[in-house]
Amino acid sequence: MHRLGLDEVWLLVSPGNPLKPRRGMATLAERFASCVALIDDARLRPTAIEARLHTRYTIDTLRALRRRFPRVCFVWLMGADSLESFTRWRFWLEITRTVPFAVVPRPGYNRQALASRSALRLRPFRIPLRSAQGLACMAPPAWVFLPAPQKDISATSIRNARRNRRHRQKTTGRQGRTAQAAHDEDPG
Ligand SMILES: Nc1ncnc2c1ncn2[C@@H]1O[C@H](COP(=O)(O)OP(=O)(O)OP(=O)(O)O)[C@@H](O)[C@H]1O
Ligand SMILES: O=C(O)c1ccc[n+]([C@@H]2O[C@H](COP(=O)([O-])O)[C@@H](O)[C@H]2O)c1
Repeated sequence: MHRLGLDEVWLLVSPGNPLKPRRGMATLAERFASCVALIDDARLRPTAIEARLHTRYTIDTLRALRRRFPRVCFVWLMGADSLESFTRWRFWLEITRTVPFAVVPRPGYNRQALASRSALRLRPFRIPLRSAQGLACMAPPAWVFLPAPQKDISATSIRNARRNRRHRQKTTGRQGRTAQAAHDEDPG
């Protein structure tokens, strides 16, 4: 937020990424509540606006946001993994012509992302870090790669950890009941 000179960051809790299976995914309400619980800065705003706008694809969300907030200068924020897969997004070039965007690094993806087809195609529009403060006001296409501290976490690993914890709790619960049953049969 500071380095891009943004007033706020909206955390879009997605009704469902079009490229991802829904299996194992918490409900929108649960994911929204998790997001709210993480926030300790009023300028970070969790929003489920894609559900209200009935948009699923980013291009539709951005067009709708621009219609609804014509005076706001939006910047699309995404991780390096998204830059790498960007060419698979619906109308990805149109996205880059709709709003400027910034890419934050993610362990294991940065080199491939910067060498990806999308990065090469968009190379003429990449701005230097020293101009990042002005990105929001630039005419798209314009983008920046923002060096930042990196964290090797993913939604998939969080989902897996949660599933394993639940599995362990269930197994422990079953073992507890088995011991109780044995005690009931032979209390002595
Ligand atoms: N560890 C991370 N570092 C940088 N960016 C991230 C990181 N995790 C997620 N992002 C970015 O946050 C946005 C939302 O990602 P999402 O919530 O789908 O998490 P994910 O870990 O990519 O999901 P999954 O593991 O299911 O593929 C994307 O733009 C993604 O690039
Ligand atoms: O519009 C698309 O085609 C598209 C394809 C993949 C991802 N997105 C959006 O990118 C955001 C993060 O996606 P992901 O892959 O990290 O879950 C989320 O808002 C998705 O809806 C959008």
